[in-house]
Amino acid sequence: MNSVLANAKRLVVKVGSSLVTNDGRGLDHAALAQWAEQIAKLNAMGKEVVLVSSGAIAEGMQRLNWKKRPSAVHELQAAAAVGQMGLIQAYESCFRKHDLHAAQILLTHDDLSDRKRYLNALSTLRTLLTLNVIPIINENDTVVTDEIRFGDNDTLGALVANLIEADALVILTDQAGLFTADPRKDPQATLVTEAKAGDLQLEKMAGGAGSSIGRGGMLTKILAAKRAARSGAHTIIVSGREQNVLLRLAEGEAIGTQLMADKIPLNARKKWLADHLQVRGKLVLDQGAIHVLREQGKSLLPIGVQALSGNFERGEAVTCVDAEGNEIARGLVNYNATDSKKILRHASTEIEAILGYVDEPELIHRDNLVLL
Ligand SMILES: Nc1ncnc2c1ncn2[C@@H]1O[C@H](COP(=O)(O)OP(=O)(O)O)[C@@H](O)[C@H]1O
Ligand SMILES: N[C@@H](CCC(=O)OP(=O)(O)O)C(=O)O
Repeated sequence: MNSVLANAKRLVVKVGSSLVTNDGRGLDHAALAQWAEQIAKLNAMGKEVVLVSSGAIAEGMQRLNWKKRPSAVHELQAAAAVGQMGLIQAYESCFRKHDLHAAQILLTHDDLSDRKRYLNALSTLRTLLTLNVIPIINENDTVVTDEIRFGDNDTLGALVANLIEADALVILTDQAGLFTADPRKDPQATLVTEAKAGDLQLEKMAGGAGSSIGRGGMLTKILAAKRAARSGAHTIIVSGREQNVLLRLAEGEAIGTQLMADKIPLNARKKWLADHLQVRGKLVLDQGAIHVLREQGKSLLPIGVQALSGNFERGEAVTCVDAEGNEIARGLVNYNATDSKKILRHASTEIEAILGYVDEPELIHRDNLVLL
């Protein structure tokens, strides 16, 4: 068995609170430095890495000298606000040593379920990766309320893997991987080296968090693997304390637990687009646009759109038809109906002069477009 990381081009690495904060004793700067060094090397190998890091609350508690995790949401939020500063400063200085910029992204569930914000998050992440910046994501703990909390960063890691269509999600934790039972409670438990993501047997093996620092425990990691697999990402659950763990995985060494996505649906999001979207408007494409969409897999530019109807917002789904009304494609549009109308038949370079701003040069990016 080889590690799937060997062939992964885009990956999400998630590190849990207990690892980041040395089991709540304070930020483990040496560990952060090691992960940053490895991520910098992966970056140099041409891999795109997004880091999802927990630890804000645990670090905030440490800084505020709170011994016990509070249960009041406003206190947790205050701790997170204090701790996130330390967390991001620490990462920033680690990546600086490797001449890499880091970027802080704080997300709530709403950001990924609302289509407009989803597109914004995706565009920003895509841009950061193009700029060779390492995005560091955490939940926006200070504004979330109970109902909209991801709750644990395993779920957040999986949602980010879905968002950017990552090839792999690596969950670094304080155990060697998934065991047949919680190793803290059952010394006979053995390591599961490989399984299918979504296998129900795994959910029975997984227990809750082993410490008061982490939130999710193993169950949220197993569920995260199931979720990540929906967009074709494989998941590896492995100890973040293992020497050079990310580099060894990237060299193909099988370490920890590898949970395989069934098959790689080349374009899971496109399938989702095709199946689930309520169409809010219609774009009539010219022959040239239809040709490049079909033959060259290109994005739809405003210049190729002859007319439009409907009242859609940025991020909503529209159908693309030919002059006879035959449906060619569906996709998520980058400009609302009023602005789209103003820029259709125009070159993308003219968008700024016409609208006074530019979101994207495309009307629909090819990643958000499905041909029918
Ligand atoms: N089957 C299992 N295999 C491994 N660990 C398990 C299992 N069931 C429960 N756990 C517990 O899950 C913990 C890891 O989850 P958690 O504390 O939330 O860490 P993190 O902060 O890395 O997300 C382990 O320390 C372990 O005690
Ligand atoms: N957003 C929270 C992380 C939530 C959490 O504890 O997650 P995890 O340790 O990954 O199970 C924080 O930064 O403290």
